[in-house]
Amino acid sequence: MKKPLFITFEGPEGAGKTSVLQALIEELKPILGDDLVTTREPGGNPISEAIRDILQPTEDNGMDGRTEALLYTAARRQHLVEVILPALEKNKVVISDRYVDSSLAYQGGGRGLGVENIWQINQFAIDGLLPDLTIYLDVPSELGLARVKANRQSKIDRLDKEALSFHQTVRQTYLKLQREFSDRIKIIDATQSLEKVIDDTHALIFNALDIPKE
Ligand SMILES: Nc1ncnc2c1ncn2[C@@H]1O[C@H](COP(=O)(O)OP(=O)(O)OP(=O)(O)O)[C@@H](O)[C@H]1O
Ligand SMILES: Cc1cn([C@H]2C[C@H](O)[C@@H](COP(=O)(O)O)O2)c(=O)[nH]c1=O
Repeated sequence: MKKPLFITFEGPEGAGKTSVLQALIEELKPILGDDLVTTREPGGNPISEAIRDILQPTEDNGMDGRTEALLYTAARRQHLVEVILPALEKNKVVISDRYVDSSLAYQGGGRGLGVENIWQINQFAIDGLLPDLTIYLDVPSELGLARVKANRQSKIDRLDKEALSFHQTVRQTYLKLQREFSDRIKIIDATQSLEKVIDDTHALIFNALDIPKE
């Protein structure tokens, strides 16, 4: 099995990251045991979870776009030094729900701050550490938001409530990044049934980890 490996999951709202990750963890845990570390952004440690609370209240809190970009980046830095790097150094497989591509798509694209600007501030934070593999679950914004609204009424946050055009720009930016970095970012059609999305993700991850088919 190839290790260590840093894998990230990306996608617009309602793409199914949480559901797919849950299924994948159930499959991987018996194989990898303690060698599997699953985490999320923003979050994954107390400081970054505290930043998450500031970033994701349910109502608009008047946060400036650049402040938002810097806070996501600061949370990422702490996550990197406290969780991701120590795990990779111990030869563990790290799977993170979101990482730097989220900032490029949401703040660079959706917020209109520019992908290059967001890349610059993130360079300082991530110090060159990019994932080995990124699974991008692609879903049209209307469908993703409808899923979120139908299923997660209690947890709809500030960003979920942005205009449809914001979410459409986030998706278009992800698609552009995927085309540009197609060796690293693999796209999965998340309009398919959840079972098919899980199967497609399973194939990519098991191949990356070099786990033989049963
Ligand atoms: N392929 C799918 N087909 C139908 N429903 C789906 C599919 N994937 C996810 N869902 C449903 O959509 C809702 C949102 O899914 P989930 O929470 O996994 O998405 P997410 O990408 O983690 O969302 P967010 O990033 O906005 O939190 C859930 O109720 C889930 O059951
Ligand atoms: C890391 C990161 C996240 N976001 C946004 C994207 C989502 O709206 C939330 C995270 O919620 P999830 O249910 O855990 O997916 O935060 C962002 O705008 N920029 C980022 O860098």
